[in-house]
This record gives sequence, C-alpha cells and structure tokens, in this order.
Amino acid sequence: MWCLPIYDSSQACTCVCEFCCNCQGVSVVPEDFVAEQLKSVLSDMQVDVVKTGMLPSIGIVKVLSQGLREFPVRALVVDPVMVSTSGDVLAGPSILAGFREQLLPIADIVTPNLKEASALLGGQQLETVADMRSAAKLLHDMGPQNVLVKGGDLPDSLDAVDIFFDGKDFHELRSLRIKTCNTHGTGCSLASCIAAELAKGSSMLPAVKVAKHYIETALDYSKDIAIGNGPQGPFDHLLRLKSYVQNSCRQVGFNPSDLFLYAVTDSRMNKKWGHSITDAVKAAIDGGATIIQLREKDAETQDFLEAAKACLKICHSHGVPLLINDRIDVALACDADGVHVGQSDMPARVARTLLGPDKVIGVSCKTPEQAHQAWIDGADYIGCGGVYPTNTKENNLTVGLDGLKTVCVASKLPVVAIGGIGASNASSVMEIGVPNLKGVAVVSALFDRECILTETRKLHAILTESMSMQRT
Ligand SMILES: Cc1ncc(COP(=O)(O)OP(=O)(O)O)c(N)n1
Ligand SMILES: Cc1ncsc1CCOP(=O)(O)O
Ligand SMILES: [Mg+2]
Repeated sequence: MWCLPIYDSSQACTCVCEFCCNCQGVSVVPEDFVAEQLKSVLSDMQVDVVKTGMLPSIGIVKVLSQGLREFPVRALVVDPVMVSTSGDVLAGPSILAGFREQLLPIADIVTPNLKEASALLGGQQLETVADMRSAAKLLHDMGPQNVLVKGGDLPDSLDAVDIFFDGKDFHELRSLRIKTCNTHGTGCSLASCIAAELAKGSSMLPAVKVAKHYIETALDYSKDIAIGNGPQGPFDHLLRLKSYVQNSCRQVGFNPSDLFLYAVTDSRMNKKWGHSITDAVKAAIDGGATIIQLREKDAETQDFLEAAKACLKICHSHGVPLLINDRIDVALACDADGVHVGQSDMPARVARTLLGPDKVIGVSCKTPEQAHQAWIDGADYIGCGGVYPTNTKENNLTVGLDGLKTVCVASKLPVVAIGGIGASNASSVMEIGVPNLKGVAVVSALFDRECILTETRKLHAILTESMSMQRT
C-alpha cells in the first residue's frame, strides 16, 4: 500500500481562515473522533510518515501521541503550528507542555519558525543566526532526532536562513529571500514536503534540502499572484504542472509511452553493416522508434559527442527523445534528453544531481530492490532484463518473463523490457499483462540487420497489434 504513505494529523480541527490576513474561527474536532480516525487509518495500513500540523487542544496532542505509540510509524514530522506567519496565535500555552513532553520526544524532526521556537523555549528572544543555533540545540535536548529552526522572519537577513541540527552537526541552509506577500501556507508546505520525501525513502538532511528548494521555487513562481483582497496570498503548489502546460510545444518531463519501441544503437553492428550512426538513427525513427539510446561502447569521446549532436538534431526534428548510454558527460555536453545507467555505472541519484530535474534518467534493474532504489534515486523509468539470452551484452544474467513480471509488479516506475527481444517474441513480452510495462528496448533485432527501417516497421506493427489485442 504505497499510495498513501503519509498521514496528516492536522485534520484535528477546521480553521476558517482567508488568505486576507487572519484566522476568523476555529472548530475543534472532538478528541474521541480524532482517536477513532487515527486508529482507523493507522490500523488499516502501514503508514510510513505522519506529519502533524495545528493541534488545537492538549487532549488531541495526547490522543495523537498515544496513537503513535500504539502504531509506530517510520517517521514523525512535527510542525509545531502555534503562531502563524501573520502573527495569529493558533494554539494556547497549554499546548506547549504537550508538545514538549509528548510529541518532541518521539519526533524525527520538529520544524518551528522563530516565534514557535521562542514559545517552545519559554519566550526566549531569537534575533540572530547564533540565537537560532542555540535554540536548535535546546530544542534538540527536548528529544527530537532533528531540529529545523526556520529563519523566514529573521530581521535584516538578505537570505532565508534555516538552521538544521541533527544532534551532532549544524547546517546553515540558505536560499534566496523572495520578495512576495504570497506566503500563506509556506510552513505547512515545507513540513509536508519533508514528510513526502521521507516517505519516498530519503534520509533527513536531503529531505529538508529538497523541501527548502521546493518552497523557494514555488515562492518565486507565485510571487506576483493576486488572489483575494487581503495583504497576504497563497503560494503556488502547482508550478510544475503549469510550467508543463506553458511549455507544451516542447516535451518537458518524461512521457512513459515513449518507451513503446526503444531503439538502442550499437557501434559494432553499425560498422559491420556499413551504416553511419545518423543513418541508423534516422531509419529507426522512420520505422517507428519512439525513443533512441546511443550505446556507443567503442567510440572515442570526441567522436561520440559529435555523433550525439548530429543524432540529437535528427531526433528533435521528429519529436523523438535521445538518451545517452553510460556517459553523463556526453549527455551534458550535447544537451541530450537524458541518460541510461546500469548498476555499475554512475549512480542514478548522482546523475540526477548532475543533470537536474528535467532530464530523463533510466536505470537497469533485475530485482525489486534495485527498482525501489531507482525510484528513490529519482529515476524516470527502469530497463529490466535480459529477458531472453543475448549476444549483445556479455555475461548478462537472464531474468525471463517471470523475473520481468516480478520487477514490474514491484516497480513504481514505468518499465521497458530488454534482452533478446525481437519480432518473434515481442508479443509474449507485452502479453505478461502488467500496466507499467510500457514497451521493449531492442538492439540487435533492429541494428544487426541490413535494413533497419524494415525491421523497425515490422516490430512496430507487432507491438501495436499486441497492444490492441490487450485492450480488447
Ligand atoms: C533500456 C535499457 N535497459 C538496460 C540497459 C543496460 O544498461 P547497463 O546495465 O548499464 O549495460 P550497458 O548497456 O551499459 O552495457 C540499457 N542500455 N538500456
Ligand atoms: C544492453 C542490454 N542490457 C540487458 S540485455 C542488453 C542487450 C540487449 O540487446 P539485444 O536487443 O540485442 O538482445
Ligand atoms: Mg551501462
């Protein structure tokens, strides 16, 4: 059950607040109802992460901490919502003791803003980064594994500085201070994003960094939005979706249906048949290939780069993405659409850091564990195989159709099957009938042939037929 990995306990009250500036009313949900709701969710499925928001009564704090002791979760993110950015006190002093004694000791991270950190520390003034460090240390002494003191309200600071303390090291996390009135919901969103990253399997500091980067980007994106008449507005969670729509003439992001007929080139085969790489790529595209990978194991770097640039032109003039096998440097140098890496190549999480969020990353996986790791590392798809024996890759273990199915069922990413696949067996592969198997990746059945165009057309027709059979 991985589709609902987080439970947000802030449904414990309903708050009537407008973006204008203040909170106009709070309706507290009865404690026993919150207890029932908690039990209902936590006993029904293995919840990975709980994030708390506004907790309006000491009774509800108790109910929550009891629920979490009875049904432990992998991580608890405590956003001690007490004082809003607009200055409203959202939880009375009686809650403070509840936070200190019941929630902080079991929290994996607590994320107070300056006012909340000050309230938790009995009213201590926090005005400098040095104050934030000592507050983080004092809060850590109350029991949480990690503390993030948010310095958004720090006076006279050009950057938005947050202090992260894990009990050993301090990290000063800086991002640009975005000039905007649209800050409604930033704290809740930061904590929720940390929780979501933890649920995806991230460790704490990377989760906090991703969340902080997300908040900075979303604030920047929404800085000029005008909604309602009040002085404070919402920040915009949907920036990725909007930039996708705005750039719809360009393919932004990854479309899993591109994996349908994945043509992987091979320098030795092209040499054997006297095909130039550009002619080979063009023929594959004309035959219906939906994505191309340049797998040039023998090429010198400079030749590889020149070939990649030429192929990229051809691919883009046909709206087909081009990925580079193994070589992140070549992909970066020619601005390819992405890379494909194997288990002993550059790790996908490093490739993601180097290539940024918009490039496509594929990872070879033979097991559910590798598929899970690929997802955590930020890959877009996995290549699973060899499904059948192959002469193209030496010493490659065969997983068979059963191994392919096991990986597909476990994978949260779309899958392309590879290894020994061609016209004679492509239908059997697609017919294993798992929805995230999106296509086949093929080397020799396309490129170790005299006429690449004919072979690609043939395979395309077979795949199309097999997909239409599955739909009926
Ligand atoms: C789509 C796709 N799947 C798997 C592979 C194999 O990658 P890797 O395991 O790194 O082996 P090499 O191709 O580098 O020899 C792939 N290339 N493409
Ligand atoms: C690169 C690779 N990875 C797993 S099998 C394989 C080779 C696929 O080549 P072919 O399609 O010729 O079997
Ligand atoms: Mg490789």
